[in-house]
Amino acid sequence: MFVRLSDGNMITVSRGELLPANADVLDGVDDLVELSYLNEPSVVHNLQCRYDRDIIYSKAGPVLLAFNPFKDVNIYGDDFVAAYKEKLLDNPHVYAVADAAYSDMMKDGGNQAIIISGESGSGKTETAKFAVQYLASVGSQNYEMKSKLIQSSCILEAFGNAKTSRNWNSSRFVSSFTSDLLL
Ligand SMILES: Nc1ncnc2c1ncn2[C@@H]1O[C@H](COP(=O)(O)OP(=O)(O)OP(=O)(O)O)[C@@H](O)[C@H]1O
Repeated sequence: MFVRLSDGNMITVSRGELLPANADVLDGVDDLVELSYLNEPSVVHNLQCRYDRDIIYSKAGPVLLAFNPFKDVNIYGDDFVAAYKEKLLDNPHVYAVADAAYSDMMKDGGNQAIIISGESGSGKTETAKFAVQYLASVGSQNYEMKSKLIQSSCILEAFGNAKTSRNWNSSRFVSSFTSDLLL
């Protein structure tokens, strides 16, 4: 069979090497479980389509997938916090994860954990900061307390961060308790 690649080149492959694509999905789906054919190329294609449009968050069932945009994608801040808090937005976002944890804690009174995992430079520390920013905003009406909590992260960073070949702001020491496991 002849297959035309996205760069225009034609290659010959045997039918057995082909995997089904999701022809009905053009712009990508929020949650990978919505794909009819869940194979590696379909997953990568879906995530690539979204990343190309600066949609850095997707879901795989209950797990949030976050891609480092290495630029400002304008999806954070007070307006977005309010929108997720009021449930005006429900697309995948670290604010939605923090909101779910906060809501479950308030409903059941049980401790919650958000585990953030990824290779060096993938964005764990930034993601943890956005989650703390959200929790501080919904959990405290006290502006001074909120800003102190958010500002404390740079003090922790000052003790534990170092520049590495992959990340100017790598947090090997601090990540064990702030980045990777957030209350
Ligand atoms: N959501 C984001 N939006 C914009 N830029 C981001 C985002 N996440 C990460 N970055 C950029 O990527 C850089 C590296 O991210 P970060 O320090 O969070 O990685 P890390 O996974 O904690 O790395 P390490 O394991 O080395 O500590 C950040 O300094 C920032 O420039």
